[in-house]
Amino acid sequence: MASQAEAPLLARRDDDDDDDDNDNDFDEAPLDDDPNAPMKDGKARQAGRLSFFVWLLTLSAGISGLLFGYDTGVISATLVSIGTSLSNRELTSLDKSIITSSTSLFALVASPLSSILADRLGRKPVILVADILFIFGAILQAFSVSVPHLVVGRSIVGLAIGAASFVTPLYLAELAPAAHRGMVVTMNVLSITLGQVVAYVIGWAFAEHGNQATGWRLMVGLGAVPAILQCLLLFFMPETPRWLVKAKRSDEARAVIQKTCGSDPFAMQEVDVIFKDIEIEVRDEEDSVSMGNGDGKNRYGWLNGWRELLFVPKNRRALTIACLLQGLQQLCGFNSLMYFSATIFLMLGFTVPTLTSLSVASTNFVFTVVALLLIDRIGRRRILLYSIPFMAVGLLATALGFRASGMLSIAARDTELTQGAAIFILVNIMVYVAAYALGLGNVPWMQSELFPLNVRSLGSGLATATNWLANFIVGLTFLPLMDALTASWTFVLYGIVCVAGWIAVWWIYPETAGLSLEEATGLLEHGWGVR
Ligand SMILES: O[C@H]1[C@H](O)[C@@H](O)[C@H](O)[C@@H](O)[C@H]1O
Repeated sequence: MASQAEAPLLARRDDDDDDDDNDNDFDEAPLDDDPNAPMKDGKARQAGRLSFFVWLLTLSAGISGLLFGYDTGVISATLVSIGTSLSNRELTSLDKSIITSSTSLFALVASPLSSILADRLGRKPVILVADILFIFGAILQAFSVSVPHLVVGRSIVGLAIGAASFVTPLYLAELAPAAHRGMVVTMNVLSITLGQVVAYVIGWAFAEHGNQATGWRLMVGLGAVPAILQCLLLFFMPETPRWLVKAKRSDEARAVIQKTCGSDPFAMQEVDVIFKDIEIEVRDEEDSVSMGNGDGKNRYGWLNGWRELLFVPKNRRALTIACLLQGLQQLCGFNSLMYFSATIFLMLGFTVPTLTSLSVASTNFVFTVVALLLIDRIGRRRILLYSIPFMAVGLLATALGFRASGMLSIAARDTELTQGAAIFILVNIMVYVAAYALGLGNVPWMQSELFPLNVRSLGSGLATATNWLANFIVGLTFLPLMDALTASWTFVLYGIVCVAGWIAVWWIYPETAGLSLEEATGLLEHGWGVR
């Protein structure tokens, strides 16, 4: 069923009925200039300026991103500052691995669980639960007396990160006007990267000037402050209109849509259209659930979501794409730089490695700002197809740099590298990071726009879990790979992942920029939707 506003778009989609029709055309004209581009239809909607209300919501919700970034970034400085202040001994490599990986492991557990909560209670309560966990985890870490105690604190923060990383992009995507959705979701990624920069700066400042024994406690404890602030802001943040309609609170939903559209007279006309689109989608969902339940008294009603996600072809396609992008975001190896760049730069002979690794975090931040400005104009698919090749080139050149200089592994730390080789490697790492930040760093977080409302939460939860599983694998295997394969082959391996990922994106990821959520999910109805 389609609203009038959707009709032309759906009609055009029906022409593209063939499941295997992969008429991939990478040389498409820019979305802005192409009269037939799908964006055009959605662009007519809410194309005005972003309302002040949406800005405020984006900043308030973005605090979750800040916490995600801060808590993942702060660990690298924490590990080098703890010294003997826990359990009265130096940390072993095993301690370090467990402390680091416990966070991603628990984030992996939390994301699918919080998707169930987000459907039952709403998106906002999940943000609240995440904040409480962030506060509790920060306090536990700051007062740790032993390694296991710190691991418990890191695990609780992991639960918080898992919940926040799933719910914030979902919350923002469901509130943002279609024409600006990419930018709004990327603002959250910008907060993550800012959190990482702040963590690195604080880590470096404490390492250089702070009190070793207590400094790290302050660093991890600081994470509680933004979480407390967000708890207060939550009083003023609304629930998303999509969830409200589903919960039969239509008046509230309409009021929220009105606020997000702003006072622009053109946007005001859109309120009804948006509201009706959401209503239609919710009604369709209820119809399909009651058909699936027969008499509606199915004891295994909770299985419906899984059945819908895995057996309805368009949902299965959405899940495949979302998991592919999230897996690729991590398996391309970016976070091995985030977690271990100080180790790599030490190996390259840089005198202040923590400062050099700050350059990784800052490049990531700066190019996320660029992505923010480009994403809704260029489109998600296109920005990935343009940026991933630069990642591969950066990685392969880094590998060559290691090879040519004879620097084979971390154990070879004493090998004298020429300054030229070290700089060559640093520059290529920067190229890789910049290209990552432009595309893969943010596009996978637009995952919720691929799923229809009935499976949006579950699908996004599973895709987020894929992200954390891959993050866990990369964090755990990077150092052993450097030793087993040599530094250059490790980077070649990440380069191969990028090339394979580029092919997969070209093959199955359609453009969703500018489409309303209801339109975007319709793209996968009859195949991969790639034009
Ligand atoms: O989108 C974010 C961002 O790119 C971060 O810098 C990275 O550390 C995260 O793993 C990723 O999910």
